[in-house]
Amino acid sequence: MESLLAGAHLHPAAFSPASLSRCHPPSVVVRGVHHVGGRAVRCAYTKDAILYALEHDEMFNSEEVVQWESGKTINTIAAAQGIQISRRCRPRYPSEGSGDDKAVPRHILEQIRKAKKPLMNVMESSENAPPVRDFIGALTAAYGRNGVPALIAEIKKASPGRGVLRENFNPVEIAQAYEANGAACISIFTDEKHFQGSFESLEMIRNSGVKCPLLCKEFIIDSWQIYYARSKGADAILLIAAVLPDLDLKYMLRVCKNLGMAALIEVQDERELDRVLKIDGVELIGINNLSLETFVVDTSNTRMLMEKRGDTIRDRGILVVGESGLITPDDVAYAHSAGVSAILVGESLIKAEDPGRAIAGLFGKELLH
Ligand SMILES: O=P(O)(O)OC[C@@H](O)[C@@H](O)c1c[nH]c2ccccc12
Repeated sequence: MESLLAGAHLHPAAFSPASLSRCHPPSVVVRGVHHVGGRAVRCAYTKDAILYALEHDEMFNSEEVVQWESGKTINTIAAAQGIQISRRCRPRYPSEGSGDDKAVPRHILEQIRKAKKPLMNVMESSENAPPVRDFIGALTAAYGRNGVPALIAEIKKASPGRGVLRENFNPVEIAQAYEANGAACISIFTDEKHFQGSFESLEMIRNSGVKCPLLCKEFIIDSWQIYYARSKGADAILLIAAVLPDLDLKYMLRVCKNLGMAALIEVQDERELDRVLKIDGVELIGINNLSLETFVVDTSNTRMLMEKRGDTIRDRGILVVGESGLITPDDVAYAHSAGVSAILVGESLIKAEDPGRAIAGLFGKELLH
């Protein structure tokens, strides 16, 4: 008997915005029997996914529906994909219940809390934002101009592992200095709690006349954050495979494409890289030399993963960004020889007396821009 879910297609007739608007917050799964094209289909989707499908009449892969339809929780699905970092803090002891006051974060990324604005409001704001710029195109052009990996120069005041990196911190001045010294793109931490970043910095840099495309460095766990980043002028966002299960990566990648934004999908190990390589439409992968578990940096991580999957990556035309721990021209040459076309560098630049001039020190030469 053909599965009820085969080729499940969420059709606008299946859901009405009115019924959804009375629904739970976006993160709650809407479960039940829905009538699609006259057939009863049992499925479970997040409200966001349904809203997106309503707008775009998207076909949902029936395998993904089975994943949800099996009634597994998002954390169960995540654990099956090797994801250790929970999207929500888990209770210290099950007996204590799962109220937020009882939850005990086991990792800084589990402490990411987002103030919620209604999704519809944020979606509308994103439509009125400054036009999106070509993040991947800027990286490719810079690589062609200089013959070395394009630079994504990062703006962060502090980090969990290192504390405050720069006391005299003016994000707009730093961004202008990065751009004047050859950065192809700029990464801006917007997470406040652990990196002392802000969306105000992102917005000020975007409105300052800086032309480099901007990466919003936020820990994305919900698609409304993507719309919110766009509404503040971001041209690209970071999706961390260590936090997001495959279904979320696919969905959020689709949201980015719909907004014209680039998605830098970040991996740390072979298992995450293999998961990401199974996803259609991936154009940009970041290999992080920094372990999000131990905060230890190992620059050979990029080389090791490129040796294992470089052929597949090149066949797919995916652009790879080497991330973290890059300080000297030798580090840049090592990353370049591993096969990356871009690098993401923060600490060694932001700590310098003149972050802009530090770029020539990093590459051992002036960059054309
Ligand atoms: O400051 P560094 O070592 O040059 O690293 C920059 C960037 O790669 C790093 O900030 C980063 C990339 N992805 C992350 C995820 C979480 C925390 C930090 C990061």
